[in-house]
Parts: sequence; C-alpha cells; structure tokens
Amino acid sequence: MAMAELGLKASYSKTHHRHLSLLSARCFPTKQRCAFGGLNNAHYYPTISSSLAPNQVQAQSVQSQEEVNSKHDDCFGVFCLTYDFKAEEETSSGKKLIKVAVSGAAGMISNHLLFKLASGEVFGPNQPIALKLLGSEKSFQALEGVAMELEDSLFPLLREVSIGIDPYEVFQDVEWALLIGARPRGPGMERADLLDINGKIFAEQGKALNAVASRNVKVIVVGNPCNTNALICLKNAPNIPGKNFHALTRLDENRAKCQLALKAGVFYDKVSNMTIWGNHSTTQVPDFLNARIDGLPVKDVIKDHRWLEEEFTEKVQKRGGVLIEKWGRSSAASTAVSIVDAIRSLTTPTPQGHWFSSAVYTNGNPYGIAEDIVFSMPCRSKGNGDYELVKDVVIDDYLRQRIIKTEDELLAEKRCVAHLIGEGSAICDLPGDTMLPGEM
Ligand SMILES: NC(=O)c1ccc[n+]([C@@H]2O[C@H](COP(=O)([O-])OP(=O)(O)OC[C@H]3O[C@@H](n4cnc5c(N)ncnc54)[C@H](O)[C@@H]3O)[C@@H](O)[C@H]2O)c1
Repeated sequence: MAMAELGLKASYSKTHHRHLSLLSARCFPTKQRCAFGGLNNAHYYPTISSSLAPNQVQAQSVQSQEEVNSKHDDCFGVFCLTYDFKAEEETSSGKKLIKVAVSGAAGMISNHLLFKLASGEVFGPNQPIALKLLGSEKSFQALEGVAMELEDSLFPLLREVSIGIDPYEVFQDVEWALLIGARPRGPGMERADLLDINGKIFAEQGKALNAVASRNVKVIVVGNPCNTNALICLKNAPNIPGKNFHALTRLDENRAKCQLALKAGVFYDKVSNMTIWGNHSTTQVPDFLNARIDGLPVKDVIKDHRWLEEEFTEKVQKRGGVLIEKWGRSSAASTAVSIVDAIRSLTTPTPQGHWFSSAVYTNGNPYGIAEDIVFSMPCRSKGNGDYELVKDVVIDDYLRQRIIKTEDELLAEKRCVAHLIGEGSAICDLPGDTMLPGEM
C-alpha cells in the first residue's frame, strides 16, 4: 500500500470524525490524537503529510510509538500500533483497497453486515477493505463500540476503519455506500412525517455523495421508506448516474422464494427468477407468474392457484410484520444477508436465464412503468457493478393491476417529497398507510 493511498493531508478536520486505521499512518504522528481517550478527543483531528518516503515514515513511526506508549490514556489498542509496510508488501494481494461506507453503522442490521463485509464474504477473500462508518450524533459512542468489536475480530482484510457523523467526511472517495441509517417511525407518527424526516437525511447524504464520493459509487438504500429515499438521494446527486442507485427489495425476493419453496415442498435453491415489482411496502408485488421452480413455471408446480393469487402475496408482504410480533424487533440478520446478496448480484455475473430484483431508477423501462421513480424490477448483471433490465417477462392483467397499485403509491410518495427533489411544494395525498407495523 503506497503512502499516497492513505490519503494523508496536512489538515485539521473539525468534525466528530475519527480514523481508526489499521494502516495506522493516521495514528502515529507526534501531535495527532488517533486516540480513543474520550469523545472530546475526536472533535479535532489532525492528519499528517504524505510527502515522506516509507522508510522515513517507519522511522517516524518508531519515535511516535514511544510517545504513544507513554500516553496510554490517549490511545486505543491496535490502532495505536505502527503499521509494518514490509509485511504489507509481502502479503499483498495486489488488489486496491475498496472503500465502503455504511450508514446507521451502530444499528441492528449493520451489526450483522459489517462483520460480513470485513470477513471477505462480500467482496471476496483477497479484497482488502476500508470501512467508513456513519452514525448519528446520538449513536457516536455506540459507533466506537462497533469499531472496538471490529478491532477485536482481527480480520486480515480489514485495513482501515473510520467513524464519523459528517457524511461529507465519511463518504470521501467511497466506491460503495450502503445507506441503512434512518429514523424509526415513532408511535403516532404519520407516514408523511416519516417521509419528510428521513427524506431530509437522504437529501443531505445525496449531496454529500455528489460532492465527495467516487464518481462511480454504487449506492444501496436500505433505510425506509427505501424507494423514495433512494429517489431523493439520487436527485440530490446529479453528478452520479441515476443508474448507480438501488433501494433494497432483495429481502422481499428472498422471502417470496422461501414461501414458494415451502408450498411446493422443495428446497429453496430450486426457486429462481423471482421478481419483486414496485415499492418495499405492503403494495409490493411478488411475481409468481414469471418465477420458476426447478426451471418450470410456478403454476405448473403449485396447482393451488387460489393460494398463489390470494395467500402467497400477502404472506410475503406481511412476513416482516409477523417476524416483529415473534421477535419483538424487526429483521436484522436476514436483511444483512439480503444486502450481501444484492451486492454480490452486482459484482458477479448473473447465471444464464436468471435474474434478481432490485429497486432501480426508471429511465426508459420496457414495462410501461412510470418514469422518474425508484421501482423494483428484474435485473441482470455482468458482474461489473452495473445491471440491465430483463426484457422477456410476461405481465398479465392480474400482475398489471397490482403493479399499477404499487406504482400509484410511489408516485404519491414522490409528490409528498417534491420539496426534497427540486419539484416545488409537496402535496401529500398518500393512498393509504401501507407500512408494516414496526418496519419503519
Ligand atoms: N429495505 C429493507 O428490506 C429493510 C429491511 C429491514 C429494515 N429496513 C430499514 O432499515 C433501517 C435500519 O434498520 P435497523 O434495524 O438497523 O435500525 P436501528 O434503529 O437498529 O439502526 C438505525 C441506526 O441508524 C442511525 N441513524 C439515524 N439517523 C442517522 C443518520 N442521519 N445518519 C446515520 N445514521 C443514522 C441510528 O442512530 C441507528 O444507530 C430502518 O429504516 C428499517 O426500516 C429496511
């Protein structure tokens, strides 16, 4: 790892932003407090010049290490240690560090996801990774706890961890942004209020991505209402292609596959080509018409068509709510797994004849769905992070009616956030309250 890649700057960052770098060049300069001595230490953060040759840096690091050792209350564990550049050369996979931002990093979903990212399960066993964790002001201390757990896990591929609450700092140069953090829906809170509160978060994060992220950053919005949050985010990031933004409907796809497998009496790996159309809400449309079981149309395998038309859809739509009743909290582990699935679907080629669901920006879709919203549709990828829409799907009257309903809901949500996407004043005429209890 070249020093330049550490992005060292002779500057002070005036935010609650703290680098816990395993590469640790940020942790050993004389005056710097890489330290974990307390929240106050995190407010002002000096970094060092990158103009030193590695051997000079090593020499400085030895000196600084002594200083660090004499100030135990200023430093925290492994991130105070100097990094051995020689060892890096010997073990290098030759792959450039991938920078991944995760918002809501102290939340329940992230608590599962971060460890999958750091382990190599998501981007591959030879891919070194930098995790840039974004939290809210309230969760800053919890973020430190998350960083400590990552530290204690000794993941060989995890080269850098930083935590902060300023998206303009955290999103710097990121190639992936997994936007999970959002306000939950409080008791008595109208859905329109939630759209506004969370919409503002995603407007700000869109602006920050636009300003500082990699121009080819891929964004997956998880925080609800995720489709409209993704729309707000992309509208506030005009210099990043709209195609790079996704809202997560992969959990819904996975749930639908599971229900079909249960009904058909087959293991779930036999179920494929499952599209979720539309919104991640109870208007979503799990498509049994185009899905397959063991390569056959679902209706050829499951003869109980009444179940398909009347029960299956509701089971998928309400799965999250039922889980909350059992668990007392919303699904976190399976959501994290579905985020991994969503990333891997974009970074590995889709097998011939298959597809996956993702809510993406409608901009020339072949299904007659309204343009300029974020709508879940069937996608395929060559594995380069990009996707194309699947053309050869059948849409019958049953499916069309339901697609129109979820489309109407998304268009109403869009009108409700007009003030956040540069389209004048908001008019909130939401067709009904379709969120699952506790899902927000
Ligand atoms: N799309 C899906 O399939 C799906 C599935 C499950 C949950 N969700 C949604 O994901 C979101 C997170 O769920 P969770 O269970 O992890 O919630 P959580 O409440 O456990 O965690 C959310 C975290 O986000 C943080 N946060 C709040 N505002 C923030 C901001 N502006 N910037 C950064 N962080 C911020 C909070 O402090 C908290 O730590 C919720 O909106 C939930 O409804 C989506």
